[in-house]
Formats: sequence, C-alpha cells, structure tokens
Amino acid sequence: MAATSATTFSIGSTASAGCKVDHLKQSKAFRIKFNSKNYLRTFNGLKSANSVNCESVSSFLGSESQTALKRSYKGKPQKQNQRSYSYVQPQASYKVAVLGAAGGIGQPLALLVKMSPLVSALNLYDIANVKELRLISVTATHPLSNPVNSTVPIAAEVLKQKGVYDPKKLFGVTTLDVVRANTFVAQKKNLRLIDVDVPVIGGHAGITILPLLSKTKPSVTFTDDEVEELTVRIQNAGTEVVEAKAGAGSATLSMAYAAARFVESSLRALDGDSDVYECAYIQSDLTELPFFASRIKLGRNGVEAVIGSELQGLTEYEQKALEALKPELKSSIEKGVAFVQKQPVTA
Ligand SMILES: NC(=O)C1=CN([C@@H]2O[C@H](COP(=O)(O)OP(=O)(O)OC[C@H]3O[C@@H](n4cnc5c(N)ncnc54)[C@H](O)[C@@H]3O)[C@@H](O)[C@H]2O)C=CC1
Ligand SMILES: O=C([O-])CC(=O)C(=O)O
Repeated sequence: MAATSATTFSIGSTASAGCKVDHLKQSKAFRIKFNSKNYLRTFNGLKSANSVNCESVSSFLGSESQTALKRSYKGKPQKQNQRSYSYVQPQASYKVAVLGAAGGIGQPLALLVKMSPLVSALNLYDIANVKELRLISVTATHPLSNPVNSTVPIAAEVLKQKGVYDPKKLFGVTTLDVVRANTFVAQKKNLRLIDVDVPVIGGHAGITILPLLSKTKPSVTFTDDEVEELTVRIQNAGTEVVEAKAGAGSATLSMAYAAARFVESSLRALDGDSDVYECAYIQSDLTELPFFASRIKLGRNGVEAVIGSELQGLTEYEQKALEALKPELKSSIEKGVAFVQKQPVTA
C-alpha cells in the first residue's frame, strides 16, 4: 500500500483503517492476529462471504440498491438480467488500529472489525493506565470524536502544521446518520432495511445533519408531515440516545456498527474495489463551506470523487434546510480552526 504518512493524534475514540502503525509506544496496546485462511472460511459477520461481492447481500447495501446506486452515479443503463460483478478477493492483509478501544464504542467496534475478512491484524489502543500521550503515524484518519463538525477542521489544521495533511485521507465519520436515516425510513415505509439508502449531507450535529429524503433509494414518496418528522428524528437521534441513557453516555453499539461499516468500506476501496460509496464529512468544495458531508466515492488514495449530483434538484424543504445549516456549520468549522491557532505549536 502506498504510504504517504500523516501524523495525527487521537481525540477520544478514533478508528484508523489500513494503517501502518509504527510508533504506538506510550499507549497500552493489545494485538490480535488472525489465521486468515481459517478465518475466511468461518467468517459470518458483516460481510458473510469468502469474497466481497458488491452485488451480494454481503454488502451493507442490498443488491437492488447497489444496482440503482450504480446507475445513478455512472449513468450506465443496465438490463434487468445483466449482472455486473465486481469481486474483490480479500487479501486479509490490512492492519487496523482502534484508538480509544476501551471505550463504549471502541469495544464493540473492535469486535466488529475483527470479523472483516479484509483485516489480518487488529491493534487496540487506549490511554487507560498510560501516563503520556503519544503520536502515531497512519495513512488515513477517521475521526469519530465529537463535535465532528469542529474536530475534523482541528485535525486538518494540526496535520497542516506537521506538513502531512492530505485532504483526501481525512474523513469525519457521519455513517451513523445514514444508518439512522435508513432505519427510520425502512420502519416508516415497511421496507427491508438492507434495501434502503438515504444520503445525509451537511455535518454531524442537530440541524447540520440533513437527510435528503427526496433522494431515497428505492424511490419512496413522503408527505410533508413525514418529511418533517423523519428529518427532525434523524437530526435528534443522538440526543434521543443520550437522554435515554440518562447520563450513562451516548450511542455506542449503533456507532460501532456505523464505524465498522465505514472501516470496511475504506478497506474495500484500498483493496481495489472500484464501487465504494459512503457519506462522510470532508474538506469539500461542494458548497462555500470548506468542510461538508456528502456522498463520496472511496478509492485507493482516499476520496476519489465527491458526488455533487445529489445536491441537484432538492425539494424546497431540503433547499431551505441546506441554507439554514450553513451558518451553524460555518461557525463550528471556524471554532475548530481558531482552537488550533490558539495552541502553541509543538514539534
Ligand atoms: N461520529 C459519530 O457519529 C459519533 C461520535 N461519537 C463520539 O465518539 C467518541 C467516543 O465515544 P465513546 O466510545 O462512547 O466514549 P468513551 O468515553 O466510552 O471512550 C473513549 C475512550 O477513548 C480513550 N481515550 C481518550 N483519549 C485517548 C487518546 N489520546 N488515545 C487513546 N485513547 C484515548 C478513553 O480512555 C476511553 O476509553 C466521543 O467523542 C463521542 O462523542 C459518539 C457517537 C457517534
Ligand atoms: O452526541 C454524541 O456524542 C453521540 C453522537 O454523536 C450521536 O449519537 O450521533
């Protein structure tokens, strides 16, 4: 794997996929190695197949959604009976590091990542019982840590200061918003969850989370009341969990699932699968804001393309919501940048 190293620091729980992890000296580490041959034979988890087939139910998306999505991105009409296969034979060669592995998300995330046939070694790190923080060297960074709208600009500034920023390899993980949008729409419309795909754009907090319900695959119609109810529920779903847990933390298992999905998508892209799409919060020129979440195509070098077409033809409700989120997202981005600029520069 090409190794343009970026130096980053962990803020809370961060999953780093496809990494060369060389310098994790200070934090407590646990290393798990797999016998990949046996492992592939018995794998029965997130993608239960010996080869990762984009058209099979082993994908996070169902086969019909995959086909529909491919058509919408590539504009290539496919006959009903014509199946286009994109196989990736997992090499089971990727090392994945979970930072913050002792936490509420880190523990189930590690268990889920361990199930991926693309992962041959899992490195778990946490500062629990460790006296000093440390720097690590990785080839891609996947911050989960809130507030994502600010922590991604913070990570970008820090990486810039170190001279190793590659905007194509820094992702704010907003997959949980997509997972929630898919779940709530499937429940409301009695659809199979695996078939539903709702793009979610903007950021990852309150009104900056904007599900584009009009772009739902498969095509579904919603009443104005349904749009309002679903949008608000998706935007407040994190708060709903925080309140339900009554002081005992925020979403953990659903976030672990969402992060595992994003990690697996990243690994599939690194492994050469040319059909990997996820929503993520990245440096973007899709709007006037320097960071923005949208659907992206993942490739071997990180962000391969930003799918701007989904911002075309928005409903009036979505267009208004998009304009309304911009000032809040802008302010969060500026807070992140200002936070780094106030810190003394360290070597
Ligand atoms: N992006 C998203 O959609 C979501 C993000 N989150 C965020 O994810 C983060 C983690 O959440 P939880 O796992 O529930 O928190 P947690 O508090 O249970 O776990 C965090 C873990 O990180 C460890 N840690 C802290 N600093 C570290 C460092 N420098 N290096 C290594 N380990 C370090 C802590 O010791 C702890 O074990 C939070 O910031 C939370 O707000 C949570 C849910 C959704
Ligand atoms: O509020 C939090 O820390 C958890 C969070 O991001 C979510 O559940 O979406």
